[in-house]
Amino acid sequence: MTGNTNRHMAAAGPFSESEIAAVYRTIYSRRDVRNEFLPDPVSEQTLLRLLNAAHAAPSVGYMQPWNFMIIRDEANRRAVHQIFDDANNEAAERLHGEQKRNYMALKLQGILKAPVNICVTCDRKRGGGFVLGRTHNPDMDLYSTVCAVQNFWLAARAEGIGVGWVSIFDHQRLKEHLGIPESVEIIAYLCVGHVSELFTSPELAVKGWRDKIPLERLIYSERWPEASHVLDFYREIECRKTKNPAS
Ligand SMILES: Cc1cc2c(cc1C)N(C[C@H](O)[C@H](O)[C@H](O)COP(=O)(O)O)c1[nH]c(=O)[nH]c(=O)c1N2
Repeated sequence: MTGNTNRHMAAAGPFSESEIAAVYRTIYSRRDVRNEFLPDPVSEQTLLRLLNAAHAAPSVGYMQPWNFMIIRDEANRRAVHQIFDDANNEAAERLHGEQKRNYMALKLQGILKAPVNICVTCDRKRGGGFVLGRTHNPDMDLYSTVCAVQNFWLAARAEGIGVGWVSIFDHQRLKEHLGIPESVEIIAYLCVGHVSELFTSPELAVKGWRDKIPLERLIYSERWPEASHVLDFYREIECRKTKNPAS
C-alpha cells in the first residue's frame, strides 16, 4: 500500500455551466436505438474511446469484471439474430390477441442494421476468492458491469453513436454460440452504430407501450411507505396504462 497520496489528488469543484449542460443533455437525449442506425462504419478510434469510457466505470473492489466482444461479421450477426428471433417468438407466445399484436409490432433489436454489435460480459471469477465489497452480495460484479454499459451508452450518445440493448435471448444458447465460458455471464448485447436521428422520448412510451412514472411517486423518505400507499400507486399506474394492457 502506498503512503502519501496527496500528489494523486485534484480539485473537484463543479464543471462550467456549458459542461454541466452537456452532461445533462447527454443523459436526457440518450435513447435505446433499434432502427435508426446508419450503415456508416464506426471507426476503431471511436470505438476505443467508447470502450475506454466503459472501462472507467466503477466496479466492486475495482474488480473490472467486464470483457467486450466486438462482433462485426454479418454471418455471426445473422446467427445471433436467429437466437433473438426464436426467443422473441417464445416471448410473444406468452401474450394473446391485441397484446400479442402490439408486441409483435415493436422492433426490439438492431442486430443486423447496426454495423457493430458488442457483447458485454462479466467474469464472475475475476479478482479471486476475496473481492472487497462483494463479500456479502456476490452479484455486485454484475451491477459493476452494468455501470460499464451505462458509461458506454452515454459516451456514445455524446459522439452521435446510437446504442440499443438487446436482452431477448436464450442466454445459454447465445453463450454457446459465442464460445463464452461457463463462469462468464452475458450482461448486455449492444447494437452500435452512427445515427441520424433519435426519438425525443423513449420509443416504448411514444408507441403507447408504457408511460413514464412520475418521479415524485418513486421517492420515499426514511422508510418504505405503508403497503396500502404502494398498492394504490400501482393500481393507479395500471389504470393509466389502459393503452397497453400487456405488462
Ligand atoms: C437491462 C435492459 C434490457 C433491455 C433494455 C434496456 C435495459 C436497461 N432495452 C431498452 C429499453 O426498452 C429502454 O431503455 C426503455 O424503453 C427506455 O427507453 P430509452 O432507453 O430511454 O430510449 C431493450 N430494448 C429492446 O428493444 N429490446 C431489448 O431486449 C431490451 N432490453
